[in-house]
Amino acid sequence: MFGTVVVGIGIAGSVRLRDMLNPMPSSPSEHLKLVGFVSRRTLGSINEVKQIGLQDALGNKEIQAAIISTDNKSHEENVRMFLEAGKHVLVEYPMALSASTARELWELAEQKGKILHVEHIELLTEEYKQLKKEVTGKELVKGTLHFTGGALDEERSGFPAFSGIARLTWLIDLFGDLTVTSATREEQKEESYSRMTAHFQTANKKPLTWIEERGPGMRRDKKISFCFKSGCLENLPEAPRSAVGLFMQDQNLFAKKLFGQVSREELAAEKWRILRCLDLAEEIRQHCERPAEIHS
Ligand SMILES: NC(=O)C1=CN([C@@H]2O[C@H](COP(=O)(O)OP(=O)(O)OC[C@H]3O[C@@H](n4cnc5c(N)ncnc54)[C@H](OP(=O)(O)O)[C@@H]3O)[C@@H](O)[C@H]2O)C=CC1
Ligand SMILES: C=CC1=C(C)/C(=C/c2[nH]c(/C=C3N=C(/C=C4\NC(=O)C(C)=C4C=C)C(C)=C\3CCC(=O)O)c(CCC(=O)O)c2C)NC1=O
Repeated sequence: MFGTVVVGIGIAGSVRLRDMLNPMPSSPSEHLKLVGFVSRRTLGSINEVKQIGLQDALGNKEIQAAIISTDNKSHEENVRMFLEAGKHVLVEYPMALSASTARELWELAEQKGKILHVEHIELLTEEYKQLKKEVTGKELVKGTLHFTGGALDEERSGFPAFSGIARLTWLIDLFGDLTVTSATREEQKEESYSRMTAHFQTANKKPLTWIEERGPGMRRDKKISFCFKSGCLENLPEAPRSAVGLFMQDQNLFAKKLFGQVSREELAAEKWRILRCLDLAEEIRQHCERPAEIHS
């Protein structure tokens, strides 16, 4: 049994609590035991699960693993504290708000001999699995992924290339390693509107564009236009939702890692993908923060 604590009770943290209380029968998650939750607010008990102080959770020998579901800005501090305390960690994406911090935390986990697992539910949706099947084996000519969503507080969520890491993860997982060719960002602070555009090249020098656009009342949506030698894909495939929730699937993966049931190769490939995406996010930020080039 791995005693587990959930840290940060927002949308994701609440789902984590629910899933921890109802593990999938005969899955490795059955061997996780919810000991309590940590919140910066005073919430008391939720469904008979008790709130624990942060220091008590860090010092509690009964707790071997922490699920960090706080706002992005607080990931770094929480991941570090729980790893330092000798606990395994599951953190919601993005694992950190800079590439150097992510590397540092990964090294800390290795030094401590603990699992550091980063949730990436965007890879677990049925529509994504279908999309991957449709893209596999096709030769890309050019492509665009355009995400829209409600306004975000950048102070808590970080730069859009980080808060939107799920989109970048899709592109890397679908098309392999990318290089950033340019990136710009338009912001209307008073209107809480932000639009970031990043241009990439694939290993075969094919262009890919990622647009991350957010503003008040904008619908959460993703539009794709992927053109291949064999034709264009203009819509995300439709797929029925899986019977197993996305966070539950992720929790099963974490539990498998705790039991040493995930191969070294898989672990290494995941680590590469996660750190590579954060490196690219960092590069995108640098491009966006560069003063506009003046063309004569
Ligand atoms: N929502 C989703 O579908 C997904 C979320 N994620 C990731 O999960 C993490 C958390 O996201 P999400 O749960 O959506 O964010 P929320 O904004 O719902 O929650 C973030 C944190 O804010 C605090 N909080 C929540 N509600 C309130 C409130 N009413 N008043 C004051 N503070 C509050 C909680 O911390 P505390 O309890 O300490 O106060 C909570 O952990 C992020 O890193 C995100 O990227 C990843 C994939 C999917
Ligand atoms: C309804 C309001 C709603 C909110 C506030 C919301 C928040 C939210 N959804 C996210 C991702 C995600 N959220 C979902 C799915 C869901 N997440 C949900 O809260 C629900 C109800 C679903 C529905 C199935 C998925 C699959 C991702 C991964 C990224 C993606 O593919 O969009 C993230 C992580 C950052 C990001 O990738 O943008 C946040 C903060 N999602 C929402 O749908």
